[in-house]
Amino acid sequence: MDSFLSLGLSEWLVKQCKQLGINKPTPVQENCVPAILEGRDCMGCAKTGSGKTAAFVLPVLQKLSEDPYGIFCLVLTPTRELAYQIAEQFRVLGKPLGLRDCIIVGGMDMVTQALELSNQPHVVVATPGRLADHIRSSNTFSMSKIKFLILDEADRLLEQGCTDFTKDLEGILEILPAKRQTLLFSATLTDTLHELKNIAMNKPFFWESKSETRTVEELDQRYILTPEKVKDAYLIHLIQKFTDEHDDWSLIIFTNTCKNCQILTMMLREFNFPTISLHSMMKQKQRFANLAKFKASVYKILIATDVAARGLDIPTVQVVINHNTPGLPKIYIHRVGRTARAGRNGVSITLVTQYDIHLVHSIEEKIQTKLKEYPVEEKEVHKILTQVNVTRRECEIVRLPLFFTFQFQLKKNSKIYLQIIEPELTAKRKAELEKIKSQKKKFKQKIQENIQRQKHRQLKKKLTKRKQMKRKKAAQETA
Ligand SMILES: Nc1ncnc2c1ncn2[C@@H]1O[C@H](COP(=O)(O)OP(=O)(O)OP(=O)(O)O)[C@@H](O)[C@H]1O
Repeated sequence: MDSFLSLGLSEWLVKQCKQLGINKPTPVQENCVPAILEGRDCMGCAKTGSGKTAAFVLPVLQKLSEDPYGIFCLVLTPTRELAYQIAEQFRVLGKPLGLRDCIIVGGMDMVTQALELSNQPHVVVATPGRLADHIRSSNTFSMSKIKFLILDEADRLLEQGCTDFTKDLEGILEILPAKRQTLLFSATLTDTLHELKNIAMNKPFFWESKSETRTVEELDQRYILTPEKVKDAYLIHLIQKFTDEHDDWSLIIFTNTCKNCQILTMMLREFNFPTISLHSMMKQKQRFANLAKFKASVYKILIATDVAARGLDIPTVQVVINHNTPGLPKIYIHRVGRTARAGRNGVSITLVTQYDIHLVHSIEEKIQTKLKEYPVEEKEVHKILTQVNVTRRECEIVRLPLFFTFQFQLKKNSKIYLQIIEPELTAKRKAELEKIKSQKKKFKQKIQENIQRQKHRQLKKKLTKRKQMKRKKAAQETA
């Protein structure tokens, strides 16, 4: 089967696909679209960048065109940025239908959202927390007639990680009709299969891409073994190398905390790399603005926490660097999946310290692929080591606290501020500042002493010269 028409989609939809360069169905689309059109629940597990979004958007649009009403479909997704991306796919592919969509995510104005919900959009794309808030606080919309519930990144929505969606999901499921189609998609669906089967109720069609590996062949997966203290120098070296060699490449660097994300961004900017960040402590508008600038290649380097690990589809991303080795193989799979999408090539490099070797082993076991060592010229890294470490220290103790106080208008003793800066860092900062001050003082003293000594020497020289001249003159006179 090599055309969308033969999957049961209408001509207008196939035409829309063509306009987006979507000509031939990918395996996940080829298998899931007919099952969804038949009215079955569906669970689709396919590698990152393999077109899972269109695999659910297309059949929903087909069904919507046959019987258009609002609210027809609800899509839930774990991150706000992903919600906008999915809504965009619905909007572009559903343009001939005059599709009305509505995005319900945290960090944006609730009143505007409530108004949009009450206008009965065809499709609602939401993050669970904010939608649950709307369900609790307003009765101006109804989801009792929805035909489709879609859980994108379904395993993330159902796992009890640092953001636990399960309570909000329960609240949402309560207001949805039992008679509906439920569609679940993710690149790592099988890990939470049991919980997912409880949500998809009428004997779901289950499809998983048959492949021994969990990552795509086009991805060149590398690692660099580095002591913790030299990690940043390797990072700077890598970025320098990639930006020197390929001026059209974009890079995503993943790190584990918002604080680290901010420090690395400041550090890279000190080295004049066009860098922008994305993490959950930023204001939502800033998050969207930064992502838009990165997508438009205004900034070529994005430093992000795992808030950007799933789903984001940015074709220019050629390199993913893991500044920390992910603790879970599935996080690794999603992070490196931000490159080598839709058949394109890409490189991922994971910085591995002596403490992370066991994590690499479990990643390799899960993805059924051995990471290869990335060759680095150690000499080049050592050349920049001191400069990199001094810059990081400066960012940590001076720039970061300033950034959080001014950018977020946090009071210096507020809980959130202390959470970011950490008490021991505040003490460390004080001690370091004292040290720098006294070093500066000593340095100044030394310079002063040197100048004095030099002046003294010059004066002495002058005096001796004068004495010699006098003596010479006296000698001439007596002669
Ligand atoms: N049939 C197709 N032919 C060519 N390109 C396609 C096809 N279907 C989707 N694409 C494109 O492939 C890219 C990746 O698709 P998508 O974002 O849906 O991947 P995904 O499987 O959801 O990945 P992830 O697991 O990372 O979320 C998108 O840019 C999309 O437009």
